[in-house]
Amino acid sequence: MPSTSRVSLTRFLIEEQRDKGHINGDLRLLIEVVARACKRISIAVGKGALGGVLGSAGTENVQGETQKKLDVVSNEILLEANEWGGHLAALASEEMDDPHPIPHRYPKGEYLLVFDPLDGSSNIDVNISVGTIFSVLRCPDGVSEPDEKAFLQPGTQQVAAGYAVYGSSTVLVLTLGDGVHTFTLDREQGSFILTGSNLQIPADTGEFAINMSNIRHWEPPMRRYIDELLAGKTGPRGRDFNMRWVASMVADVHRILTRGGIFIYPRDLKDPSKPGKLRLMYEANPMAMIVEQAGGAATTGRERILDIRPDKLHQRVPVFLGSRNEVKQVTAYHREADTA
Ligand SMILES: O=P(O)(O)OC[C@H]1O[C@](O)(COP(=O)(O)O)[C@@H](O)[C@@H]1O
Repeated sequence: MPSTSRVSLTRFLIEEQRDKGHINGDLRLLIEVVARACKRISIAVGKGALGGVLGSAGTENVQGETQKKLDVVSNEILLEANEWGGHLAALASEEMDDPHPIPHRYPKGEYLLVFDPLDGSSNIDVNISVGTIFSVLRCPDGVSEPDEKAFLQPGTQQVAAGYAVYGSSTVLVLTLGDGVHTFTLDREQGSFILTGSNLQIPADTGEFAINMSNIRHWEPPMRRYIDELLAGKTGPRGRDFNMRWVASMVADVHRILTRGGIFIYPRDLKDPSKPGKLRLMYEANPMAMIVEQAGGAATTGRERILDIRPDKLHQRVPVFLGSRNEVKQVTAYHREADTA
């Protein structure tokens, strides 16, 4: 591992490929192109009202959500940056119903890229951190025109995952399946510089993140877990817990990667047809890979997220991730309730 003094993302990836051989030239190029796209999105986000990018685009995505202008702009930046490079067989996005084929005028590659171009959309207009989340899979052998089915691989099949968080600084977090590393955008130089290697999430924590306003819709084991945290020192957990909720998954997960915590978006009975709010392929899976690579855990409350065999590109799942002893505790409560 190179020393952390001013190691650019480019150098980091070249040395990962040369010294460890667990990534090839195409994957290295793919990560570089995604990082460049995140840099362009960071600039667009940073312009705010001056860039005319705030507010609604007046259109809806496949989830039935109103698209923000920056959702559309970020999606276009990622498509345009990635479709001509020759390292992808197809792309898929939260903002597009179906996978995006590589135009025939461009060569195809061996990877599939699936992403949430702008996570935390509800925070764009109020200047709170948002981000981009991405996951890289291999295109199944023999598949020349990848359709939705080609993407439906368990999270364990990811060869890389990452996110960029556009906050006071822009930080890219990356795993290639061998630890989690952070890169901070040097705005003057225009390049991502390695600022953290092999991050580890503490196994225990005193901090939880959940949208408490949904409490009346939670299942009993979920209520039990949160009631015990809120009971603090005098309760069964015997210590106090603090709460945080940014409502941008990237920002909440980045805090957990930095100092521990548990992030929860459970199944709620508000709409029993929806097993959760967050999407498996481009929110839960990449974040679960990052968290597990940093020594944490990630479940649906019942099963390991990375073991789920997807059946739809935009399927939703409950998400419990972060400090592994807390994730274990709340998962145990759900399994206990299911067998009671
Ligand atoms: O509005 P709520 O219920 O607090 O949900 C917030 C969650 O929804 C999300 O904003 C969903 O993501 P998108 O913004 O990409 O649709 C997450 O980032 C966040 O954790």
